[in-house]
Amino acid sequence: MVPYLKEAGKAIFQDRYVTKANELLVPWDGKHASSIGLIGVPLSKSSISHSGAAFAPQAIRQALSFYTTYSIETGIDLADIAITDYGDIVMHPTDIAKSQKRIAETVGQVVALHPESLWITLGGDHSITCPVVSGWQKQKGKIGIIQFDAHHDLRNLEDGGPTNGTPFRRLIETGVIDGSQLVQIGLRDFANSRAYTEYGKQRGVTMYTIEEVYRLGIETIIEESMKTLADVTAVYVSVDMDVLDQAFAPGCPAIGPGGMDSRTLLHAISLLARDDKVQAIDIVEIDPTIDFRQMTSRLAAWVILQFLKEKSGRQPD
Ligand SMILES: N=CN[C@@H](CCC(=O)O)C(=O)O
Ligand SMILES: [Mn+2]
Ligand SMILES: [Mn+2]
Repeated sequence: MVPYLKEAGKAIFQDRYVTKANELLVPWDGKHASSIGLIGVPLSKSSISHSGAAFAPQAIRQALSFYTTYSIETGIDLADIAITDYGDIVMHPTDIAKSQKRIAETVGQVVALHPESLWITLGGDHSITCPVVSGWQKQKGKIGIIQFDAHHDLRNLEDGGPTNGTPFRRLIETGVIDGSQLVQIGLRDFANSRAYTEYGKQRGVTMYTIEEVYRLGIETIIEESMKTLADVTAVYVSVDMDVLDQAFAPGCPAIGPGGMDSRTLLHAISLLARDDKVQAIDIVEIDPTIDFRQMTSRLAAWVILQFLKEKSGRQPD
């Protein structure tokens, strides 16, 4: 026995009174599952801009280690919560359509095994939301989606097919949702086209620009959004990290100024997660290869913790 030798990468400082958030992840054993599931979807070949978002699931998991499990704001500690980590879906090396089919099938299968679980999906580029929602929706009936994004992602399918610019158009046109079941929050100037704003309006999509977020306040917008989705049975939240200003999320392919600040996004996630109808969340569009000091992955990890803090069922002190 050589007492000061440890497995490679494990010789790190440990404080006996601290639990790190990555310790909440428990690999799925194929049988048992907690009430919270996490799955990685490493697909970014479908991105219309150069993207290494396929590396994001691991980067976000790793970024959980930057956080403790204790919320000083509420007194809630998540230390005894288990997140079942289902691992990553194996992508086809070249065939995007095949990869997306695998995503819908795999999500459908795991959600069918544990339909009551809350689901956290780590993308990948935004194209993954279409197959993930398609798989998840099968167990849920009439669903609503709240999308945080600078972009509509309602592009036509003729020009590029199932890219990160088309997931919500595909969900509407394949009948998984009606446009009235989609709320978009954080849309920005000079990042969209009139044709897609018009398409969204015709289909009954509810849209909030970033100016409206700051004029009306995020609390009003979340309240209105949940009222808009009053007749759905479950709500899926899709967080495209490029909704954030480039100062807060440098690791997105489509960064830009004039976006949301991180506290507003975190507050929005808290407000949403308090509602029992909100049962799934994805985080997409982080490319760790262009991130700066893991800033964007760190924020994604906090989004997960913010979601869990509200879903823990614990009461604040
Ligand atoms: N989900 C992102 N969609 C944006 C940005 C795409 C990109 O540049 O990769 C869009 O379609 O414009
Ligand atoms: Mn976007
Ligand atoms: Mn998007």
